[in-house]
Amino acid sequence: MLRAKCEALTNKCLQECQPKYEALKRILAEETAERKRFYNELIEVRGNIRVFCRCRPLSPEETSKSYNSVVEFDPSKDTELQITCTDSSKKIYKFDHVFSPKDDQEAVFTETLPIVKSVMDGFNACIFAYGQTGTGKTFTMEGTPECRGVNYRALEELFRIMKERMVLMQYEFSFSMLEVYNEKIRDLLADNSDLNAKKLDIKQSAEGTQEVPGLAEVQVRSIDEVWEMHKSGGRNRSVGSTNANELSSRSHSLVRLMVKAENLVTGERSKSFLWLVDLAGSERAGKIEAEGERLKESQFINKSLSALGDVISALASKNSHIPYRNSKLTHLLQSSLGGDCKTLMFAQISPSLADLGETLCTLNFASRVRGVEHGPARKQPDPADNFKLKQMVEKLRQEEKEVSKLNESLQMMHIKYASRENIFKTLQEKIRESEQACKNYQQKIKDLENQLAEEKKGRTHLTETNEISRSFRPPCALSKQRPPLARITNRLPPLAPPHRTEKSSLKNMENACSNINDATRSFKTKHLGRARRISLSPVVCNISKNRRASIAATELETLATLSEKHNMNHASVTTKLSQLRIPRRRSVATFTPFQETPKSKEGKCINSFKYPSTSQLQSLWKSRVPNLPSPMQQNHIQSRLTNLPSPLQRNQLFSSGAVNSAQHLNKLCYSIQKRVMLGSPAQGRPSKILESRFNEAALQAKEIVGRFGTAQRVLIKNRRRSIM
Ligand SMILES: Nc1ncnc2c1ncn2[C@@H]1O[C@H](COP(=O)(O)OP(=O)(O)OP(=O)(O)O)[C@@H](O)[C@H]1O
Repeated sequence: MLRAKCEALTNKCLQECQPKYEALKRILAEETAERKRFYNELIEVRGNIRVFCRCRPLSPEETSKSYNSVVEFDPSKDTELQITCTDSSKKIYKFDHVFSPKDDQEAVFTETLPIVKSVMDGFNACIFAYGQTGTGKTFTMEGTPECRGVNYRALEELFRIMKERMVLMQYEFSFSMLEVYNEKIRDLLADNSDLNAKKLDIKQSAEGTQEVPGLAEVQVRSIDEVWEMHKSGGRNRSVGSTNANELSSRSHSLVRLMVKAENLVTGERSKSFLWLVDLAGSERAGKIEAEGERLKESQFINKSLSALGDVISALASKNSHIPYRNSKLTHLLQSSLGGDCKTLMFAQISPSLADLGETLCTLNFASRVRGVEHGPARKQPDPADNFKLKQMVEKLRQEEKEVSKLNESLQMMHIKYASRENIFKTLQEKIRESEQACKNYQQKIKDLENQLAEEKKGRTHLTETNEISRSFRPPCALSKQRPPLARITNRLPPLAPPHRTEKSSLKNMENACSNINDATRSFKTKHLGRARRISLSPVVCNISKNRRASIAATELETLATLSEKHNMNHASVTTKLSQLRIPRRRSVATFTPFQETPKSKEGKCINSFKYPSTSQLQSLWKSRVPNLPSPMQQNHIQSRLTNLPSPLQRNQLFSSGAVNSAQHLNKLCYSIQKRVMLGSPAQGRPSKILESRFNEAALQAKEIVGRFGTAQRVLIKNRRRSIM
């Protein structure tokens, strides 16, 4: 019962705590990530060479000899140590971290972990231990089965991270192990590796890294697998017994782990290396009493360590030339010491007073290394991706070229556009000037028109004083009643609708009208194809029956003019009239009614105009046909015409009625004009007497009309042609 209650309570607690646990886990992950980010930033700020100092404890032998420790540590300051020299002076050394003899392997690795992790993020990393022989370099890097060193822990951590990130990332590890013994590179993983194994050399790869062609690279999938290989390689390492160390490392041991990573989400790939280097111990040959082979080994070891010191000095001094190739060790670590990887150095020291000199040497060297600055570490993309990147770069360059070309063409377009805009503005300016000039001309025309109107008014006043001119109205004056020559048409108008007739007495006239229409059609058929300048008349239209009477009267007016000129009396005129057939009534087609058409008192046209009797016609003739001007009058007219400045003013003169003879002349012209419009009559030619008289009058008119311009002359010519 109690147990059941306990289980229920436990389950309840678990259920309650589970969400909190998950939340805390999430927070922890976030905090860890944040810490990692800050730590990496810190490393980059400090520079990517970090120096840790580790002091081993006094060995049992040293304790037995009562050697005192010359190294002092301040627990509150994990970056400083103090050395008590033989003269009791103290020297303080500062490093990124200082590990006292009390610090165990785990504490050391905890500080090393971020650099190890950075390998999984695509950075190259190099961790190496430097120090006098027997100071614990191998202990720090490899450790013992009970106290694993950095190598094991680092490899273990990498596999752990691989498992942790396997959802997002795919990793591939390749393990290599080599040593530099007496300036020779030996593959510790190679079969039958011995001193007579094939010679390996260092080559620079296309990516600028140092490669050892022929070096065994074994793909590993677990920490056990890789550690077995590590142990196997360690067994092949050259070790020997010295006075300082029973199992002294006589070579520089280098473990390399290649990490290939691929982001499964983004596809981003990287290839990075982790170097774990256990250097051979620096030693003084005299102290270790080396002889023979050990002495030779010591010389090579010291030479390579001296080369390492030179490289560090050059890097610290920022020399242009760094002597990496002075030894195999520095050549192999070239990219780790001065390149773009993260480097961590363990400066191993002994606390014993007996090793004070070497300790000071190591600390001084470590301090120089710490002062080395090189650029920030860079992620190492997979070389396979480099090709793609190069292609992308090439493509980008091509696109940049195209963009620059497009920019150039765009600039050209801008320039063209600007020039055309200037042209457009210039044209607009010209248009504005033209418009202004046009306005000025229009204003001038208006002024001239006003001036002409004033002149016309003055002349009208003169006309009113002239009784003769008042009694005569020219039938076809070249005035405003008639349009300018430009409006004269050589086209006949469309046929007018048939006139409405009401009175039977006009039936003959209707017949004549229909005949006129027929004649008009025939005329159009015959002559419309040819453009002829034949009329000075106003806009032509169908003639009314009243107009026909007017036309007949006009013919008779001509006769009356002749009769008056030749002193014919009314009786003889009547006789002549009886002989005279109204010519071309059939042909009379389309004339605008005369202004002189008889009008009613109200000013309306007398549409119901009856065909006038002879007496009415005679009175009409008298009223409308003036006497021809005397020779003196003609001379006067000619002199006035000659003095007039322009044809327009001449026309104004005629149209104003100021010149009676000109009115008469216009009348005559109009008669001629009618003839021209009607064409050559096939019948109804006047008698020979009338014809000759008419010719005479026409010739007289020609003399005066000739001054009026080409159109009038053409009319005269046509008239002559029609009469002949
Ligand atoms: N921090 C430590 N704690 C306990 N024992 C240590 C520590 N450092 C070194 N030792 C011991 O000191 C001895 C010498 O260590 P180690 O062989 O690692 O020195 P070394 O620097 O590698 O010498 P060599 O250069 O000759 O190889 C070992 O027996 C090791 O167990």
